[in-house]
Order: sequence, then structure tokens, then C-alpha cells
Amino acid sequence: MSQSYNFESYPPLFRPSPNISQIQESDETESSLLLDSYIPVIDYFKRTAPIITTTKYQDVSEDGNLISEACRDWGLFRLVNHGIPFSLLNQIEEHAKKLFSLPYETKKAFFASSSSSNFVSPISYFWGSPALSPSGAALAPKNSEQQNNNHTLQWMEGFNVSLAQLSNIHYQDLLLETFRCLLEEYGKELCRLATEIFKILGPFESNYMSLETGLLRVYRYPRCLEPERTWGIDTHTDSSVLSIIHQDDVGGLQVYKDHQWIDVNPLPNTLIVNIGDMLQAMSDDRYMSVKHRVKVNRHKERISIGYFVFPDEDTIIQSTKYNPFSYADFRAQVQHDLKTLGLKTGLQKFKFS
Ligand SMILES: O=C(O)CCC(=O)C(=O)O
Ligand SMILES: [Fe+2]
Repeated sequence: MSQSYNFESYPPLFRPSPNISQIQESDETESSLLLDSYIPVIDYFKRTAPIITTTKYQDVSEDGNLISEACRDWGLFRLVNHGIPFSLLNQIEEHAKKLFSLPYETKKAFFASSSSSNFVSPISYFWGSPALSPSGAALAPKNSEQQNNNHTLQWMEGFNVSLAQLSNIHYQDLLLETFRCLLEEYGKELCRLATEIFKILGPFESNYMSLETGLLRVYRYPRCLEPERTWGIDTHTDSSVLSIIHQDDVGGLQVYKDHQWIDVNPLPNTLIVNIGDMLQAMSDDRYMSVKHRVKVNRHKERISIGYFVFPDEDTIIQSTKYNPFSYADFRAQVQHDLKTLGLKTGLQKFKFS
């Protein structure tokens, strides 16, 4: 069943233009390829179990374990039995829905940092592009709120949450303060998971992943009248070491594998773990950062929560495949590419020629 629209809460570019008099409700159903049943599912309690024989993993190395095989084959896996209470995930989702349904102007104002009072909000609001400047400011089109003249516009809005700064402040508003506490708790859980997974995939230098850099992204992908012409998030790889995603039951995430796009259909109480570009480089391409994208939906909005963790920004990453670089170098390159080309070229720029 379709949800009702709440256009006031949408960034202006996401509202239908006045000359569309009627919202078309179509009956089309997406054909799902069912290939997602091949995506590796790891039980957290059996995470380091060696793979003996399965039809999916023919080429098992001697030190093979479930997680490293999945990261080598797919660059992504589903994690079940992760120990994060279902109720915590539900509550974050519920609070996020309430916040996203506030008027657009209120959301912008709620999370704005104030230079007069030196207040820097650890939570910022953004829309139209997942890319932010290093200071956390949104890169969404600034002067085009009434007109869609930006072909890179992506159909999403979100809250960007710096975990290192989240415990430094308390919001006066009860909804915001509860949201902050829930995110703080969730952040701790994800630090625990990321640390464990990083250890299993290593050994790596300890500075190659710095929990201090951890951030959460809480996304809403609003309903879209033309889902075939728009992406929630277009094809990309994550710049992180690791990314851990929780999605609601709407679906839309797709992963690229063996020349085809596969729906990562939602499974209850399951997290999705992605390899990012940094882990690809530090593992000498043993693990690959996986291409993925997010579709939008005509009938339902979608909520997802991503955790992203990066290397210490000045640590030099040594690799047999890439020129030595720091995460700060990589991020500067990405910002430059986004500004000049409108897309991220990523690790390619650092590869030994
Ligand atoms: O919303 C999702 O499922 C994925 C988000 C994502 O790919 C990202 O933030 O990099
Ligand atoms: Fe991503």
C-alpha cells in the first residue's frame, strides 16, 4: 500500500511541480532476480569458522574463514546474530522517520551549527548528494531549490553524525536528545563489530582503521514519481575501510557482481557489511570495494542507517598496488574529482602505472 505524501518535509526539488495535477499510481511490480540468495550470509558467532566445502566457495585458501572469503568473492556480506538489539534498530528508525517528516526548513534549522554561539552540531542535515565537504557541510545544489538543473541530484536526504562528537552535547528538544542517545548506543555497537571484522580480515597496521573517524549516516529516500529516471544514490564504491548498513523492509540497494546488478533484498535483523576503497588498497586488492547503488521507490520511502569508518587521516597507506597515500590525500582527490568531473574516480588515481 502506498504511503501518503508529506511534501512539506521534502527538499523543494523533490516536490512534484504544480503542473503535475495528479500523482500517478502505477501497479508495476519490480521483477527481482532472486540472485540475492547467493549473497554470503555470515553468522557472527561462527564468523571465524573455516570453510570446508560449499558450492559457492570453490577456491578456499588455507587460512580461509567465512568473512575473508566473502570479502574476497563479493566485497560484501550479510551479518546475522550480530548482537545488536532489534529494539535499538527499530527505535532509531522510528525516531528518524519522525525527524524526516518535519518541515524541510525545520530540519535545516535544527541541525545548523551557529557561529555566534560556537555551537557545532555533531548531527548535520544534508540532501541531494551523499558527498559532504570535509567540514561536514552539504554539497547539495545551493541556488537551485526551485529548479532541477543539476543532473547529479540524488533522491535522498540524511543526517550525518560524527560519533566522536556525539557525546559532547545534549539537545534541549526531547525528540532530538533521544535520537542522539540512541545513535550513541548504536555507534558503540558498530565500533565493536567493525573492530572485530577488521581484526579477522587483517593483520593490518592499527592506524589503518581509526574508530575516532566513525560516522553514521541516517538516510531517507523519499517517494519519487519518476523512479526510473532518478537514483537514490548512484553507482559508487565507499571511500571507507568498512561500511555497515542497516536497511528497512522497503528494499532498493543493489550490488554489482559478475557484470550484473543484484538486489540486496532486506532481511529482518540483518546488517550488510561492505568493503571500502581504503581496505581494498591496504589489502593489496585482495578484498575489493564493491560497486553498489540505491534505487528509489514510487510507493514507499526508505530509511537506512550506514556506519562508515576510515583510516587515521595522516597515516600513510603502503600497498604493493598503489603509490603511498594517506586518507587525507584520497579525500582531497575525491573532492577535487567531484568538483571538476562530477564523479569520483577513486583508487584508480593512486594505482601504480
Ligand atoms: O542506503 C543504503 O542502503 C546504502 C547507502 C550507501 O551506499 C552509502 O551511503 O554509501
Ligand atoms: Fe555506499
